[in-house]
Amino acid sequence: MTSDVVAQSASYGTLPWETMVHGTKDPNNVDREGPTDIVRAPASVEGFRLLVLLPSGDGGNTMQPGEVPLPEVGELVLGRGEDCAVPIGDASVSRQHAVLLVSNGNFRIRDLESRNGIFVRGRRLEASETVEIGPGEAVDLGRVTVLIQRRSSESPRRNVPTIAPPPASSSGEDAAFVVCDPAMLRLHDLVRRVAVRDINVLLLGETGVGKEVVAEAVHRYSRRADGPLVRVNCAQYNPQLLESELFGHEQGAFTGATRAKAGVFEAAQGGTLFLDEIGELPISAQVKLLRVIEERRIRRVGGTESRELDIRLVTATHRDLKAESQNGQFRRDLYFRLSGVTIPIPPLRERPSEIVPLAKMFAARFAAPEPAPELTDSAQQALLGYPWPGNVRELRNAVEQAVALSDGAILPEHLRLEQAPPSSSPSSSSSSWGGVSPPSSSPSSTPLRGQMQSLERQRIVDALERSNGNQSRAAELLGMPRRTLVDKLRRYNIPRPRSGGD
Ligand SMILES: Nc1ncnc2c1ncn2[C@@H]1O[C@H](COP(=O)(O)OP(=O)(O)OP(=O)(O)O)[C@@H](O)[C@H]1O
Repeated sequence: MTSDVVAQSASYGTLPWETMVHGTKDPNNVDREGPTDIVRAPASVEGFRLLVLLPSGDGGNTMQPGEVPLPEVGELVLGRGEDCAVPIGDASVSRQHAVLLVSNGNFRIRDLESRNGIFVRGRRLEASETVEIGPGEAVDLGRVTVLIQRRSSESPRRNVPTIAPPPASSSGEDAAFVVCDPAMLRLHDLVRRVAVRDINVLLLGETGVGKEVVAEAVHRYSRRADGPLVRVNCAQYNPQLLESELFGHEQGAFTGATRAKAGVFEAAQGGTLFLDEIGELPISAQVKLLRVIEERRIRRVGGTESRELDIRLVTATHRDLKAESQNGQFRRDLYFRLSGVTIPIPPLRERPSEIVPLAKMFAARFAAPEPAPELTDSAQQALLGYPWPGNVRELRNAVEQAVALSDGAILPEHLRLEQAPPSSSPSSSSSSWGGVSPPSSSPSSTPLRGQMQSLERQRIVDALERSNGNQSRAAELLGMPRRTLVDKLRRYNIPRPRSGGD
């Protein structure tokens, strides 16, 4: 059952791994369970190691085989030359590119007048310049990324970014994606395990949290990775067009159907179909979808012939589909079919350790081919103090704008966070509880205070959605007394739920 699987995923937290790198080929250190290799750091060995991530053909990274354990004290030359302590097999790396200076857990890297340079925190080092680097910090040598990682099972896993290759992208975005929050690392481990089975996957999360990124990961790690990944946003069509888009139609099926057309189910044959915003599916389409899933056959609108289907279905929504299936807004039998495994993706504000690594990655992406502007400490503080109602997408947009406005260094004002509407999350605007804006008298003497209030309001709205309007349950989820919740509903002008109440 769905809930069992979710609970099971939570227990993965005890796995003795430090980090994972997708799509890697390390013959010494490979979990061979699925078609995509996952490299696990040995859990019991103390010390640090160096990961070398080579650019792969698909625009992502592949880990160079062979682990490089780091000495307690020493100097290691990194370069293309075979005589280097860390030989790196990539043409963008100079024969002697850099030297890594290791001293009891402190690390510095020096440029050896390399042709393509060393980039640390988005800045290209001067020739022969030396800078300090920390474990988990990505350092670029030409097109290659190197990372220092702790090898102890006792080590903290936070702040250890994982750079993964982009899933075979339908969105056309070509950068690696960042995963370093422990919950997200567990989530990706679950994704990998689930992906090798043909089970339907339901992704839950606010807008912009990365549901599509995860859907693409499911596809990429599955045996269907060579097949198509087809994505449809169910919210973008009117009911008739949606059915035709999903199931296809025969010529003359309705006015305007001048020729037969295959639907996305057929287009996804042999691959994965990602139905985004599944909560928006009209009831009539829900009935048809249920039949398709049960029969594993498809019949076009207006057609008589049925075709066999071989697809994996991934669906996503920002709504509480379980609650909606309980109160009749969404078909319960369809909900159970879709939620073979349910994967909730936490909002960005609940994984703050990813904010700065994501921002740096976006800065590098949007600045390319120029070096990324430095993300100043004050800009990092501003990023960390903002609630990100639009999640990773909003962060990406803010950094893209900041890169355009900045001149070598991103400052808080380049991010323009105070101008972003703090409660603009579509999940709140489409919510039954959050439709009313905070009262204009809502105190907001400083941007930070306003942001905190907006974050609190958003959390209350989310909790009410999750608890289907049950205020006691929502208060429990929020960890506050029910009376306090009722006070806050009044203060933030959130309508008190009538149905599902307690
Ligand atoms: N971990 C990540 N690393 C890098 N980029 C990410 C990550 N997560 C999300 N993104 C980027 O953030 C943006 C939003 O992600 P995505 O479209 O997957 O969100 P979503 O939850 O599907 O949004 P919506 O609900 O609006 O469809 C995309 O540009 C995506 O590439």
